[in-house]
Amino acid sequence: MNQVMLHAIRRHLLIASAFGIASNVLILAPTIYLLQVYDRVLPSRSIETLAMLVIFMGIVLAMMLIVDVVRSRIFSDLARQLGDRLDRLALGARIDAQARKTLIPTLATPADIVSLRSFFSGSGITALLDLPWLFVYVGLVFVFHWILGLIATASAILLIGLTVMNDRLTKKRIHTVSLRQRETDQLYAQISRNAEVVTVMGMHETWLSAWAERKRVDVDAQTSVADTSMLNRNIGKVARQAIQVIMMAAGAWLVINDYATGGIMIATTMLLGKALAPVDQLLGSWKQLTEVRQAWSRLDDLYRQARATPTVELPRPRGRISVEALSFYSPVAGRTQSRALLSNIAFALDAGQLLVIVGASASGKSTLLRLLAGVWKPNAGVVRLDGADVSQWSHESLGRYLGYVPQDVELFAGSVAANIARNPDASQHDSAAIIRAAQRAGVHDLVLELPDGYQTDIGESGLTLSGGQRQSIALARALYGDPRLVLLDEPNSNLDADGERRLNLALHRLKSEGITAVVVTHRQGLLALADRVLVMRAGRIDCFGTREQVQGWMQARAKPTEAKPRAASQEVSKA
Ligand SMILES: Nc1ncnc2c1ncn2[C@@H]1O[C@H](COP(=O)(O)OP(=O)(O)OP(=O)(O)O)[C@@H](O)[C@H]1O
Repeated sequence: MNQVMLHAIRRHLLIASAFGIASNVLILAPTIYLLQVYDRVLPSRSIETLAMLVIFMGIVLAMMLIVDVVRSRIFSDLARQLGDRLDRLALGARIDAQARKTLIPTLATPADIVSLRSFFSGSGITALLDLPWLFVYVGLVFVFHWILGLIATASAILLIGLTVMNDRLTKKRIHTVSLRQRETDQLYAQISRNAEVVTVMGMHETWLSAWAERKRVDVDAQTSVADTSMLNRNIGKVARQAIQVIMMAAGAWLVINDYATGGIMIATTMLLGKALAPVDQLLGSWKQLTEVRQAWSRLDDLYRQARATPTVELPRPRGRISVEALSFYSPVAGRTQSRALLSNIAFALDAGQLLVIVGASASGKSTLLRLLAGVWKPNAGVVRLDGADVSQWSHESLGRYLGYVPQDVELFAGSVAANIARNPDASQHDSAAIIRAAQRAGVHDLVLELPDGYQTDIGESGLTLSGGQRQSIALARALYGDPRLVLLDEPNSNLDADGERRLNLALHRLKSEGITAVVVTHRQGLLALADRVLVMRAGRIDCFGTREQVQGWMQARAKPTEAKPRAASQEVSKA
């Protein structure tokens, strides 16, 4: 087991282990009781001793109940606490990975947390912690008679061997099955997401067949692993019965030859039964245990990363941007195999300036915006906000000063107000701030026209809104609070002429409020507002400067006889 999470739960484990000692000592009482009844009460016919023993057992059983209840409460408390923490970490890591658009097949999922929770709140954990007691019980059998001790040792080795063999046979396959299961779940989500296209273009049957085939292969693989586990479990069950038979026979032989009493014969058989119970139980739930071990290792990685998260609090920025020698490689493949999506990008913006980025499709405009937002980390170079590398900010604090409208706008299910306020909890909404953001974005009237105004429920991902309405609300969300830097990726792609006018006004307002803005666009209309224009070409800056400089350069390029203008980097130094 890895160390980080184990360290976090050590207090619970220590207390539970102390109760485990009590439980395992108390569980010896029925054996002692049996021994006494057989070897003392029956030969002496003493009802008094029997009564004493029954009272003793009554007290012990009551204590056993208390100890076992407390022990399982400790574990259920541990399952709750650990689960709560991991739920947050897992969603946080998923958000990070999705935002960076990187595929991490080994990332922990909610299913991992469910399996860890059910392990800690079920009987698996107690069986695991009781396992070392096997050696104590086998040692006790030796105290009664060495022959019985040897049989007990051989039995323990046999069952543990069976467990190890089961692990060897199934571990890899369980891992593969669980990875495939994740991919199948992703396919399911992908088909659901594309429901409209699938329906309209008649791809129903194609995807249903692809899905059914995948599912069939998954189920076959799962069944095969389950069959192997079940076979081993059944062998284990029969082996345990056979061990009891052999133990009893050996005990009887010892009794016949006067080497032991009848009490010893039954007590040792009972003791061995208890000693092997956890092994039997673990063998029976080995598939679950393997899944828990794999979930544990993924969750432990989350724990480790969470401890490394930076928490530096920087003062409110003014919005000055400087980008220095920025290069970025595809986040999917490793740097060595992948091409550069951005190369040697450098420019600077003063606080309150408006930069418009233009360029052909796939030239790297959105990629640059993501690097400015700090979602993707550059492979070389740095993006500075007021002189500080954006990666020095935690997303939590940077987010307070950052507004972002992505190219594909996604809204949350809930009210317009909740979306603008960036918070699903209505009790924390500041109406004045929500209206201020909507007014800043010029969408206040548009929201009032919706059926329930700011309280309109926009449905799953804002599906009840038009593309233009979604973009308008996303703009208001970006301008909520106290943004110092606003990044807009084609915020006008779905807007009509009115919408575009509103956007122009909003950008004017940002300039007058001294808020820095970077806008990616394919439309020329926004250029009129730009303090700086950046033209991207194949991941590089083709040209950067004031609107007039860039327009002059464009015109010059259109006339091949004229002298070639200054390179972008020279413009940067001027800017
Ligand atoms: N998550 C990703 N992983 C790998 N490559 C990516 C990823 N996202 C984008 N790219 C690649 O980066 C390059 C630049 O894409 P980007 O989205 O930045 O272009 P763009 O200029 O914004 O294009 P458009 O105007 O069409 O939106 C493209 O070649 C694209 O294939």
